Amino acid sequence: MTTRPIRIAPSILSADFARLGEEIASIDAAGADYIHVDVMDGHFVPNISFGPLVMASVRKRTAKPFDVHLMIAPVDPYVAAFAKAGADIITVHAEAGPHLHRTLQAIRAEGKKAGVAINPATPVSALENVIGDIDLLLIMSVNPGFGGQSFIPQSLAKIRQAAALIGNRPIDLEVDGGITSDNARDVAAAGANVFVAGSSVYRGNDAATYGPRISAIRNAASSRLA
Ligand SMILES: O=C(CO)[C@H](O)[C@H](O)COP(=O)(O)O
Ligand SMILES: [Fe+2]
Repeated sequence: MTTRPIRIAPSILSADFARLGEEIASIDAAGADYIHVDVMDGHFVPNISFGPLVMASVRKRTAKPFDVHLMIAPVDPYVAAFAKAGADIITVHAEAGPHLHRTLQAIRAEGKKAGVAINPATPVSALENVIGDIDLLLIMSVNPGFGGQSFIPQSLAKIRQAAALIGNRPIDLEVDGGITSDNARDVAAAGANVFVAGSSVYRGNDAATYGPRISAIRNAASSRLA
């Protein structure tokens, strides 16, 4: 079982984009630990969100770390742009290119934390040779591209495998897709410590609900120790 601190990372993919800066300030005030920023290119995934210009513009609305999930291929040409736009953690997909080790080095050369994500069909063993080169390992618990999908139950076994691969290394184990206060305890018990939550925080886009929802996920995840 992990002793890494529980962190809640609301995904702004489900924010009201017409009020994006305000929506980010609201989750900051509501207790978010990270701001999860989903970048989609309409090529690696079948949806398009936004790029570094939008990210740089809203960066000034919070001092919380920007946890940037790049669902783009190729990714190497854009690492510097997202670093400059204010990313703190840059996570790339293992499936997005043939030179993952080079990409991770490029992220660290920008002075940023390097993360790797794997899709539901990709085995954890694909990361055995880069585990010493990352700061965050992201298990996708839905197929990337859209918010509001259901958590894939098989992800729990992958989280346990990822936790074993990480061992005592200071690497965040993040889970993204379909996280709710109903499944956060099981996800935490499997070994995850960073919980991405888009629709379960932003649903309805009423800022008054964000604090209680973030707390509910945090309390459920923390109850793994109970
Ligand atoms: O990377 C993502 C989708 O590709 C999102 O971060 C994820 O889907 C969050 O949304 P939800 O919590 O609604 O599943
Ligand atoms: Fe994401």
